[in-house]
Amino acid sequence: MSEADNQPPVITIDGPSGSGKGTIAKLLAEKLKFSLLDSGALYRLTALAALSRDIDLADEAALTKVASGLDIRFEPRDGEVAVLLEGRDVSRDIRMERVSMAASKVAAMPGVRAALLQRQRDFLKPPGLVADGRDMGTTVFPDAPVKVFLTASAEERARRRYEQLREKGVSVSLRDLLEDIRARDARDMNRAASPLVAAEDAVELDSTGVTIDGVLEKVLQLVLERIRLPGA
Ligand SMILES: Nc1ncnc2c1ncn2[C@@H]1O[C@H](COP(=O)(O)OP(=O)(O)O)[C@@H](O)[C@H]1O
Ligand SMILES: Nc1ccn([C@H]2C[C@H](O)[C@@H](COP(=O)(O)OP(=O)(O)O)O2)c(=O)n1
Repeated sequence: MSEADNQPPVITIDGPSGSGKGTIAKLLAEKLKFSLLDSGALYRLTALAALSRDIDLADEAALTKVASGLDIRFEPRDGEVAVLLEGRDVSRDIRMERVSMAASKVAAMPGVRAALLQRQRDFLKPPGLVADGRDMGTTVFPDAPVKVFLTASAEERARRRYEQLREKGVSVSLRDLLEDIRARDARDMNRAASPLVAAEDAVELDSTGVTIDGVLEKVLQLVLERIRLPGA
C-alpha cells in the first residue's frame, strides 16, 4: 500500500480518546481533499446496534455477526459527516458515553475487528485517505507513508471532553470523565487484539498545551516531507 504500489497515500492518526485525532483528521482531509475514515464510528455503530438489539456485550459470535452485517452510510451534511445506521441518522447517539464504553468493550473482540477490517480498507481511494483510530498505522494500513501517534495528558483530554459536552448542553462531572478516560485507555491499551500502541514508524506528537492549528501545522509539515501531492 505504499506509493510504489501505485496505491493512493494514507495518513494514519492513532491515539487515545480526546487527543484530537478526529479534529485533526477532518481538517487534514479537507485541506488535502482526501477521503476520511473515522474508524471509531464503526466500533460505535456496532455497539449501538448491539445495545438496541439487547445483545449481550460479552457474546463475541453475536457481536461479530452484528459487525459483518452493519448497514451504514456516511453522508456529508452541513459541513459535517452524518452517520446513518439502517437509514437513521445516529450521529449524536453514537457519541453517548454509554455507547463509548460499549464500543471499547466490543472493540476488544478479535472477531469484531476482523469483520470490520476490509470495510475500513475500502475507504481508500484517490487522491488519498486520512484514517483516524487506534490501529490504523499498525494493522489496517501498515504501509501508510505518514503515521502520527497523537497523545495528550489524561487530565487535558478529560477537560477537552468536558468542554465539548458542556457546549452541547450535556452536564457531566470532570472527575467522572477522567475516570472514564482512564478506564477506556486501559482497555484499549491492554487488549490482545490490535491494542492501542504507536506503530514503530509513527511520529509521536503530544498535543498537551498545543493549539489545534499548532498540531495541524506539525502534521502538514510531515505530510509535505513524505507524500508527493499533485500540484505541490
Ligand atoms: N490541540 C487541541 N487543543 C485544545 N483542544 C483540542 C485540541 N485538539 C482537539 N481539541 C478538542 O478536544 C475535543 C476532543 O477532540 P477529538 O478530535 O474529538 O479527539 P479524539 O478524536 O482523539 O477523541 C474536541 O472538542 C476538540 O475540539
Ligand atoms: N481503530 C479503532 C478505532 C476505535 N477503536 C475503539 C476504541 C474506542 O474505545 C472506541 C471508540 O473510538 P473513537 O475513536 O470514536 O473514540 P474517541 O473519539 O477517541 O473517544 O472504539 C478501536 O479499537 N480501534
